[in-house]
Amino acid sequence: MAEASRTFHTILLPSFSHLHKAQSPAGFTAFPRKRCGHRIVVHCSVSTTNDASRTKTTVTQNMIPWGCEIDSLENASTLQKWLSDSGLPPQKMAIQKVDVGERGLVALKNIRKGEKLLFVPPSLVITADSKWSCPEAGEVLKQCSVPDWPLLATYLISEASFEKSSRWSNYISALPRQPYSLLYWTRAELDRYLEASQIRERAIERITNVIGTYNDLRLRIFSKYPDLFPEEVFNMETFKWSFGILFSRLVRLPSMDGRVALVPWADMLNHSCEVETFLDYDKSSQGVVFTTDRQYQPGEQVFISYGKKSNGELLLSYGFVPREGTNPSDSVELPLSLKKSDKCYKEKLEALRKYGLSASECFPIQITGWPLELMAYAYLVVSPPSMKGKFEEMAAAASNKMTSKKDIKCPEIDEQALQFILDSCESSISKYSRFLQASGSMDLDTTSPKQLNRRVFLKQLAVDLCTSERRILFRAQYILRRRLRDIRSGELRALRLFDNFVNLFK
Ligand SMILES: C[S@@+](CC[C@H](N)C(=O)[O-])C[C@H]1O[C@@H](n2cnc3c(N)ncnc32)[C@H](O)[C@@H]1O
Repeated sequence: MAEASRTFHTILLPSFSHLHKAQSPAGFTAFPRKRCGHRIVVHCSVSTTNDASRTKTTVTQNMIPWGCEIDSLENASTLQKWLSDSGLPPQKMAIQKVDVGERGLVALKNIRKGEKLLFVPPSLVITADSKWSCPEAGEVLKQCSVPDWPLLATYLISEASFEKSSRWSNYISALPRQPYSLLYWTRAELDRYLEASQIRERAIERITNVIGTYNDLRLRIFSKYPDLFPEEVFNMETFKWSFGILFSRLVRLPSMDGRVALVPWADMLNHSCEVETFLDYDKSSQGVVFTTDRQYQPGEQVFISYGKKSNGELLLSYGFVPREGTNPSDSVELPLSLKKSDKCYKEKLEALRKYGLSASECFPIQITGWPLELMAYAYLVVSPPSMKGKFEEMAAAASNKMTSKKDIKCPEIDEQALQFILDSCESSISKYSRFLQASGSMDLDTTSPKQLNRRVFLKQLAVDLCTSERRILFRAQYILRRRLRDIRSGELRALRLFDNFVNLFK
């Protein structure tokens, strides 16, 4: 099964992006729900704080009236019964409270390595083609060619608002009322806890995209059909919830032509970095399955993989950070920039732009090393005017747009390039160290225990992320220093040899 079976899109709605200037956000106050016909209505008032440079959104209260607390088994048995009544075959697992991931699927019987599990039939899978409780609403979205992600987000809210009259009501009741995800961090929390990590930028970009997507839908569609999409139901608050659910539960099914889907039951499985098994549609059994890559004994939690993701990506979409050193796919984004003082700044930027890159780029570093693209970018940054003829080749190699991926070699500027990467690494390391040192005394300045709990929880996630990212940078720093030492001692040796040679002839 394809590695990237779990998906997230940074750009949610590219075609609507011209409308992304956020209108109103900041400071939601949600009121208790009211009934409106056969639908639940969520009242939200939205206020705006605009400073000169940006629009801030602060969700002050979360009052989503459906779903349940993520750490409770409230609706789990009803979900299980409904699933088996609706065609889910008998299972070797059950939903239970677990140590990793709050709720999860736990083995009831011995499970062999290589065994297929789940068999969720297509009738129990939510896709962009699922039937709407309000078919007119679905028709409108299809006529407007709304892409799968925003369509599914709207579908989920629509079905949730129909409560018991939706066929998915038992599923929705067991979904978390507030999914763990960086979507639920305020801008102040992102700035405070994730200042050192590039994940902060990704989170801000994602939140902006979700707000933009909602605003596009509101302007283009919801405001034109207020009876089908009343604002009391389809608002920023409910969209944040539905996108939070999609980011943390949507899967891409390679054998269903890569369709994205919510798969009830399968989405109760938690992630482990130590397994390599993914969900997919199995044509022979006609259900969504996964094949175990280890055995499980009764009482053990069963895991799948959400894909080869870094700790930062796991925090961004799923709201957790694996234990330090347990994620072989972990990586940290290292920011690199052209130097403004460079005599060839313009030419270098032109070359980069030609290959879709800019004056500042981030490259992933893993514990095992860094990509060829990063080295090519560093070569370009440090190359002198005499190497102008190679700028394009370097930019192409940095962008990975070369027809064949080749390791570009410029031994004459190796030392400068490695030193440049080392400087960038060390500047990142000091940011992480500053945060980690300060985190000890952070967050004790609140009198409300609820707020204190949230702060301590977010801070712990940030500390775990920053510790794992800094660990990778420390390793890169060690390798870079060693390579530089080798280059320099090699050069010294060559110099000494040369001096001896010259002295011989004196
Ligand atoms: C697809 S759901 C899995 C079921 C989920 N535990 C539940 O109770 O609904 C993904 C969510 O599970 C939790 N999760 C999954 N794997 C985890 C892990 N290894 N550690 C901590 N939380 C995890 C996170 O909250 C994540 O957003």
